Amino acid sequence: MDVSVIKIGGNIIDNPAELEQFLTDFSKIEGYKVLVHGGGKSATKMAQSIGLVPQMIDGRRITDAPMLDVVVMIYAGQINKHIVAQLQAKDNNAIGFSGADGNLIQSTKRNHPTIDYGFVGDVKQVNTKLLATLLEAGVVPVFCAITHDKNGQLLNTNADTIASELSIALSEVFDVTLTYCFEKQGVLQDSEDDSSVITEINEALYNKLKEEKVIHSGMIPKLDNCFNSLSRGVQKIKIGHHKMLQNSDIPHTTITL
Ligand SMILES: Nc1ncnc2c1ncn2[C@@H]1O[C@H](COP(=O)(O)OP(=O)(O)O)[C@@H](O)[C@H]1O
Ligand SMILES: CC(=O)N[C@@H](CCC(=O)OP(=O)(O)O)C(=O)O
Repeated sequence: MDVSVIKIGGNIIDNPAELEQFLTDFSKIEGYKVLVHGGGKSATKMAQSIGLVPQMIDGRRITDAPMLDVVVMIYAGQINKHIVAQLQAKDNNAIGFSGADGNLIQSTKRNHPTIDYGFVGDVKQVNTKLLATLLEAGVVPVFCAITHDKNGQLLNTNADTIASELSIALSEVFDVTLTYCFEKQGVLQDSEDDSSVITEINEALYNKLKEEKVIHSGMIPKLDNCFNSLSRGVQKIKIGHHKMLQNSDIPHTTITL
């Protein structure tokens, strides 16, 4: 059985028209599917509006106690519930989850020798059995970027990594295609030129393009997650604009080992 795991990031979520378009395309995907959403942009805006100073290191948000409250409210509350309601309006039986719900994603607080990331979690374990049962029951699970440590602590976890870890876990049971959707057409030779899509990237090309600074910022952790997922069993990974979900002729990037 095939499963589609789709991740959307903050730039789509922050644009109501784009989000609506994405959800229309997503709702038409047939078969088992899982949606993972970020929302970093909205969390940053909300944090700033109440006087917090957002800080990111290596694509991870430094998350002290007040920031954890903000991300739980924004990711597990505002964004997750709006997406679930919009999918219900499109006749997809969506249920929203954090990793604490049903113990679906357990993580451990990041322990870095020099940087205190605060309440940031690295995924330890996915409750694959419950997730498979939900899919088999016709549920469309919608995950936000919040996990827990099974000792009562919620933890903020990068949404690309959640998509990757869920895909790795599901690939033990299903054939998984993981798709990272964002505002561009794919990994680009020139990040400002949507017609410069690189249609296939393997690890050697990735390292070369990273060195040449063609690939930078948020694309680096995204591709690191992709290679990790492929080497741990995920069958297929694509990066591109959500239009490709309904039209496979739209150029996009396929990741290979
Ligand atoms: N070669 C590249 N092609 C496309 N995007 C790139 C490239 N290099 C860096 N990027 C950046 O990566 C970003 C996507 O990663 P990220 O910020 O994690 O977005 P999201 O969370 O929305 O998926 C793009 O907005 C773009 O600015
Ligand atoms: C620990 C950590 O960095 N968590 C991320 C989770 C949200 C996310 O990944 O959102 P995008 O996909 O929109 O970037 C954050 O708070 O920004």
